Amino acid sequence: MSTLGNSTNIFWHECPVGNHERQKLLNQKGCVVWITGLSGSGKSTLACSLGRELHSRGKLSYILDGDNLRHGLNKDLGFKAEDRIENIRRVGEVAKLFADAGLICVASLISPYRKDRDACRAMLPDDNFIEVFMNMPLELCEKRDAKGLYKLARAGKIKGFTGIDDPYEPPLNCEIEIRQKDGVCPAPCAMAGQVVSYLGRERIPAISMIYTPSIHVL
Ligand SMILES: Nc1ncnc2c1ncn2[C@@H]1O[C@H](COP(=O)(O)OS(=O)(=O)O)[C@@H](OP(=O)(O)O)[C@H]1O
Ligand SMILES: Nc1ncnc2c1ncn2[C@@H]1O[C@H](COP(=O)(O)OP(=O)(O)O)[C@@H](O)[C@H]1O
Repeated sequence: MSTLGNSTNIFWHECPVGNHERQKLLNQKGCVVWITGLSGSGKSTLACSLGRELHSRGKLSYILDGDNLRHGLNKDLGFKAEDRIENIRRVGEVAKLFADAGLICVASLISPYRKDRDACRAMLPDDNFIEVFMNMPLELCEKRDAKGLYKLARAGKIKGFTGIDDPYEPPLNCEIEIRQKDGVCPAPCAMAGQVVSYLGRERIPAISMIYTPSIHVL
């Protein structure tokens, strides 16, 4: 019997088909690839490119995009600190379920606070949480301003915008960092390649592939 959280008198039910059996069925090991970074840093672009690359290699993945989830699961949440904390907590829990189901779950959210990302990491067994930091300068994100939100934030029309008047805490120990080289941002397929390469190198039973920069199925 558990008395964790607000519910009492609740019981955990074991299911007859376990995580290992699902992994065997799918021929992959579930994990969470957590992409964090400023608005406009390329999180969604990487998530989509990575999803496509994994799919082409016969690996089942699913993207949890912050913007998209705020249209449904998290539509009751705004951007004040407590709402962001709850946003990350919920997505962390959902990502954990996807990983348990055997999928490579790609979560792309600003997730500005280190403590919340670390809490999501702590929900999963060791090595199953791969944090990817989109380390792009604010100036680049602001220059891109794909949604025009930085302009509104600078004009004071959006309050509490990450990087402008709300904090972003960069990871201290992320597994993967994506940054500019010689002032140039890697192309989306190269960013995805960096992640796939890591997955292939560090999690050979999970992904069983070595990255080659092409779209062929291994
Ligand atoms: N105040 C403020 N600060 C930051 N971002 C804002 C804000 N208001 C709206 N938006 C838009 O919401 C998207 C971020 O949602 P997330 O769920 O990823 O944010 S968070 O992780 O809870 O901080 C973010 O999407 P991305 O640009 O894809 O990051 C913005 O489009
Ligand atoms: N590697 C890249 N090279 C060039 N442009 C990019 C790259 N990644 C993202 N972009 C562009 O930057 C803008 C913001 O990218 P997006 O993926 O929406 O960022 P985020 O999800 O972090 O807000 C988009 O217009 C996108 O096309």
